[in-house]
Amino acid sequence: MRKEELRYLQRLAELYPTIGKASTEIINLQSILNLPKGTEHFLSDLHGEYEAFSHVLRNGSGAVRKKIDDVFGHTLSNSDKRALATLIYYPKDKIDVIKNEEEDMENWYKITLYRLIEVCKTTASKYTRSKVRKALPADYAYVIEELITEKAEVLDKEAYYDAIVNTIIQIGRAENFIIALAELIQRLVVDHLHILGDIYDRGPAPHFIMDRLMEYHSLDIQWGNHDVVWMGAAAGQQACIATVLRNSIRYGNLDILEDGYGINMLPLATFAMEVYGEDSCEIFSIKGSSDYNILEKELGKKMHKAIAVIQFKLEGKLVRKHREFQMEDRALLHRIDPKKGTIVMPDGKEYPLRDTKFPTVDWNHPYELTEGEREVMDKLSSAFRNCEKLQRHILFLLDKGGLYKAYNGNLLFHGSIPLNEDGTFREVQIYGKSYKGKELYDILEAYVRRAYYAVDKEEQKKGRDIMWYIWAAPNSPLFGKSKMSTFERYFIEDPATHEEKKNAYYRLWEKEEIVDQMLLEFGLDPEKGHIINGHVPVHQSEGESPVKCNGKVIVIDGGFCKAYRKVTGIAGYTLIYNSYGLTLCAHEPFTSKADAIAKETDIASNRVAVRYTPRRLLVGDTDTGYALKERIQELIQLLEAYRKGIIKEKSK
Ligand SMILES: O=P(O)(O)OC[C@H]1O[C@](O)(COP(=O)(O)O)[C@@H](O)[C@@H]1O
Ligand SMILES: [Mn+2]
Repeated sequence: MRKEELRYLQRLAELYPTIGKASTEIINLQSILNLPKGTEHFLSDLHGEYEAFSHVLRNGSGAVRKKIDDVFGHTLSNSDKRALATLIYYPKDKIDVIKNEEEDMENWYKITLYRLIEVCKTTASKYTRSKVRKALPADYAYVIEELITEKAEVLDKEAYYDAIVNTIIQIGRAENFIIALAELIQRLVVDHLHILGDIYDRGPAPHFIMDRLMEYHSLDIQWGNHDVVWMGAAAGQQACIATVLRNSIRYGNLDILEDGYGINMLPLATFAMEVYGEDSCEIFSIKGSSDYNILEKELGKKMHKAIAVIQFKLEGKLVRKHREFQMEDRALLHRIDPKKGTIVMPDGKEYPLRDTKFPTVDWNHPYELTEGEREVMDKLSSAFRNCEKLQRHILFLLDKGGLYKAYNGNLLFHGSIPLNEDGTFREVQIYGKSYKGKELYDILEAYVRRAYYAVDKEEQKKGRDIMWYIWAAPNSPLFGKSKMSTFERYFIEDPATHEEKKNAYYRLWEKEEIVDQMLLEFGLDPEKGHIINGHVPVHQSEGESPVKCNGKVIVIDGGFCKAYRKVTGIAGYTLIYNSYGLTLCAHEPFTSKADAIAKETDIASNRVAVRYTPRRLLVGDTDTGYALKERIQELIQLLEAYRKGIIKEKSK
């Protein structure tokens, strides 16, 4: 035996000091390998839609309802099943409704507790006792374990359960207990959650999504371009801050910053009034502002224009500071002819501008901020960097997230892998060195982390600037389009200038040899693996399918984002990967939580694609399973070492 091996076994022997302990562990691990694989749940492009997100999380994309069907089959009516499902999703709110309607609450508690216990038993049966135990709410851990474990020795099981249930009701704990059981079912139905990015922007409550994710039992996050621009803002990168603000103002979502994160908008509002007071700022209207009063609308437009101009200045400066970003075409202000009111675009074509008033632009130095603009940005930078709640959310993204994830044989990322037209990986220059494929992903992620953790100030700055690059660069795997035509969409009428051409990935994803090569690049088996991504809304209403390459690539951006529903025609795709295989669900729009509770409406979900595995998948087939098998091998070696007398047992 090699020295290192012996040293390793000696360390293992500290954990399993006897033949008995090592053997028990082998048996335990072996039995876990034979349990069914836990359910993975994939969501993407949530875009601040907290209510819809929260509902899909509660119903496990239909997994809760499926369990109810499995347990009760034809023995419960459809309406009873619906009522039970609603109770599991929203236990507290639903009980409040029932209390007003039901005459015999005691009877309702009894029936409901039995039903919930049955659903709980089935959901828990696929996990080890110890895993279930960890999921149990502390107050009721012991009783729930009693109720959901089959008792072979108890002769009159019914009487035994009856006694427990009656006591729960008599001591006035039924309501609490129902809530605990419902939450336990929600938790057990999904073992692990994947969020494929774009939690932030457009919708009203990304901060609530973040709070909810922070309490979720097991998850990973693949950052989306919209998340990275918020991360950049939180690190104080000013072009990112301006972008985050512009997006929030454009969608009438300043409350997220003001109330959600406590970031003061007064400096920007005052500045906008001072500079654009007389300007109608027509092209800077606010989406969804129908419930704004006239003053709010006017102020909103002025703030929108003020921050947009600041953004274009900061971006122009940034791309000139980093020529290697190769984004000179995003520096546009110097191309404006203020006298003619036109702009000559990088392709040489001249266009009239839809707004020609630029009171803060010095045409000799068009990218310099005025003193007023600088003051606003300095205050905002400090507000973003010192916002404790935002920093907490971003640290959580850093902790649970990354740019990609290889998980149980599948490759998960938000956007794309930059490819050349011939399908080879595109070489991309990052701060003077060339990277492609997985290495490109790795170096970009390393720079993001440096923005937060590097001690070297230069590296920190590079990290901050790279976040803006990840947000908007054509060669960024998270953006992956020829340009972000924000300026053009505000200022130029001609829609041809608005076009953002998607990179070759989005055409070549139908080609099996290219998809295989991408999976291999990330160390995955092309025979078994899938690529799962979000970012580009699937135009289902135009007949586009979320499933590419015969099911090897699955795109799950389907329109949680309300603003994009016109093109998607649905309200989001989600994916479930359980022991039977992969199921892709398309969801109908979610009206509201109030409706879901009062009318017991669920999000109607259609299974649009299913890929069954030839046999039921076990923990042994997963990444955890491989790790457990390795552990078992090591423990077997330890046993041998004990038996050969190479390592001494320690009985105490
Ligand atoms: O429609 P909006 O919110 O103004 O945003 C349009 C911009 O958003 C983007 O689509 C990026 O956002 P997504 O990552 O959600 O696609 C850009 O390509 C485009 O310029
Ligand atoms: Mn995106």
